[in-house]
Formats: sequence, structure tokens, C-alpha cells
Amino acid sequence: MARFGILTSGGDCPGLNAVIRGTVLQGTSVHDHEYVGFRDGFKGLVYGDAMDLDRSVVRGISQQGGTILGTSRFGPYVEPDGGADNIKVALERLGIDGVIAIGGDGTMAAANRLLEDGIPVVGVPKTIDNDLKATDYTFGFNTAVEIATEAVDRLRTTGNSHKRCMVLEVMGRHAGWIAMYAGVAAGAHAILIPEQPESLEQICEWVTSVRDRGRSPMVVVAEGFKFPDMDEAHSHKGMDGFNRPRLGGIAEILAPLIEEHTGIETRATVLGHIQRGGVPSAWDRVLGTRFGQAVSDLVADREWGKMVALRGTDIVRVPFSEAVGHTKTVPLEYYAGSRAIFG
Ligand SMILES: Nc1ncnc2c1ncn2[C@@H]1O[C@H](COP(=O)(O)OP(=O)(O)O)[C@@H](O)[C@H]1O
Ligand SMILES: O=P(O)(O)OC[C@H]1O[C@](O)(COP(=O)(O)O)[C@@H](O)[C@@H]1O
Ligand SMILES: [Mg+2]
Repeated sequence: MARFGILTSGGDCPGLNAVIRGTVLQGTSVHDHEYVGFRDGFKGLVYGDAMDLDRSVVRGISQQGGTILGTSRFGPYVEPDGGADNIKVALERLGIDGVIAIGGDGTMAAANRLLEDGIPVVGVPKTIDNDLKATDYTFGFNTAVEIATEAVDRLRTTGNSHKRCMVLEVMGRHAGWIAMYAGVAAGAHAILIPEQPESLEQICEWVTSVRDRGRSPMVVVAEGFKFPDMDEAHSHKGMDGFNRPRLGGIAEILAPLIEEHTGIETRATVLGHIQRGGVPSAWDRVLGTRFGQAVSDLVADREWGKMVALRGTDIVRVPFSEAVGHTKTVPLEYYAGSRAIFG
């Protein structure tokens, strides 16, 4: 009987458990597969730390946030125990025929390297940032947008009551999709994204024009937003597990600047991990389940080096090369169109 190992890697994302369940149900019911789950991302793969995944283990997990397998930013080539040769030994010991890596751009880059080193591996795209180019949407994004939209709605009522300017910071390292969708959905007066620097003067002009017609300004800013004179996004929290700067905090810089330059009392809120945790939306559960079923079919066909993806309404198979190294940013024409009605 064919046996496959699943891992979840990188930042967690609502819908990961729906993928795990969809894979196991399709694989056991349709293809007669067996599955195990590697704990804590590539760490479990490197150390052969795995748990059996059968129908009873995945019962009812689609509606749970996070991942029952745990996740990490541990790299599969991390010394002294990482590397393809050690991983091959672990796979052989566990009797595993192939690996399903659920993750974002970094995970797909790592999976691609493992493939080149002879490990049979396929991928499932995951990111709340929705910045993977090879797929139209990733699960988790819809949930994050719902949470961020509700946050804007809530900030507006308190902002209106006090006649304050409210600034909400959402996630988005390289791409401002969450900021754009939540900002447009909730009718924010300015949306600031990593793709398009905006000057403080311009932001204050929007804020002032809102105030001048008797409204309370609402600004949504992505964590990766930069003023024109910034080379890198604001970071003051050190590095993450993969040695990248941890972002967050630009709203705390922006709010006092707006207050100083406009005279409007301004408050900042950083939404943080609330937008990544908790129950996935119905849409994300459906996409996660479809991805899971499709990746089970993919390993049944032994099409290594491919990732499942959503194109229009279809689930397709794309090579890792299409998934790696291309960030899906907000098109500047779309931003410009939205920007025309800021203020
Ligand atoms: N180019 C790469 N080569 C090998 N491993 C990588 C590469 N890029 C990322 N990784 C590993 O994959 C992990 C997951 O990537 P990361 O960007 O953190 O999350 P995500 O997969 O969600 O984008 C990283 O923490 C790192 O250990
Ligand atoms: O606090 P953490 O886990 O480092 O995650 C923060 C990052 O997670 C993200 O959602 C993206 O995660 P990945 O790096 O795993 O793709 C970013 O928006 C954010 O910068
Ligand atoms: Mg990433």
C-alpha cells in the first residue's frame, strides 16, 4: 500500500486542517493510500518525527484553525541533521513513498530543492497574504480579509464617536492584498500597501479632506508599507526563524505623524495574529478540502515536483518552477483605480 507524509510549514493559516482532512479522506477512500503527518514542518521530516493520519484523526478538523501537525520555519537543509541524504534515510525508515509539503513561497522553494536532490515531493499553496503567483487564491486569505474587515468596521464606530482618525495595520509582507480587500470592503479613506510608497503629505491630505467634510478618517496600512525614503519595511522586533526581519509597527509610527501634521487625534491598532488564528471561513474550508483531494490524486499519479493551484474555478497542477520566485503583488493599475476615490 502506498504511504505518504504530509507536513505544514511557514506561518500557519486558516484552512490547513481542511487540506489535511481532504487529502486523507480522498487518499484512503479513493486510492487506498496510507498517510502520516510530520510534526512541526520540515523539522519532522528531517528527524522522522511522524504521527499516523487516518480517518479518525482527521474527523471534524476542517472547522479548526491552525494545523494539527504544528508548523515551523525550520529549513530542511539546516545543519547538522538536515539535507537530502538524511531525509532519504528517514523516509525509508518510515516506509514513505512521497512527501506533501503544504506551505508558501519559502516552503515551495525548499521543496523544489529537495526535488532536485531526489526526494519525491509535491506541494499545496498556503498563505494568508495571497501572494503566490501560481494560484489565483490561497485558502486563509478569505478568512483574514473577513477578520480585517470586521476590525475596520469596529474601528469606524469608535473613531466616529470621538472624531478621531483611526489607523489599522494588517499583515502583508510584500503584497497588500489583505489591506486592499479589507480597506475596499469597509470603505477606508486611505489604503497603504507595500507595492506603492505614499508620502506623509499625501496621506495627511486624504485625512484632512475626510475631516473637513465632517467624517472620521479611516486608514488601513499593510505591515510592509514604506514611505518614499524607506529602503526596507519597518522592523523593530528582530528576525524570524528563517532570519528575515519580523515586520509590524508601521501604524504606531504613522499615527503620531498624522496627528502632528493634521492636528487630528489619531489612534493606531495592530491586528497581528488575530487575522491568522481561529475558525476558517466556509470558502477557505472548501478550497482547502479541494486542494487536499487534488493533492491526493497528484501523489496517486506520482507527478512529483508539482503543486496544486486554483485557476478560475478549476484545480490544476503546476510545476514548482511556476510557484517559486514570483510574488503576486497588487497590480498598480488596480491600486491606482482604488486610490482615485481615497480621501
Ligand atoms: N530558498 C530556500 N531554500 C531552502 N529552504 C527554504 C528556502 N526558502 C525558504 N526555505 C525554508 O522554508 C521555510 C518556510 O518558508 P517561509 O517563507 O517561512 O514560509 P512560507 O512557506 O509560508 O512562505 C523557511 O522558514 C525555510 O526554512
Ligand atoms: O509572526 P510570524 O509567524 O513570523 O508571521 C508573520 C508573517 O506571516 C505572514 O502572514 C506570511 O507568512 P510566511 O512568511 O509564512 O509566508 C506575513 O504577512 C507576516 O509578515
Ligand atoms: Mg513566505
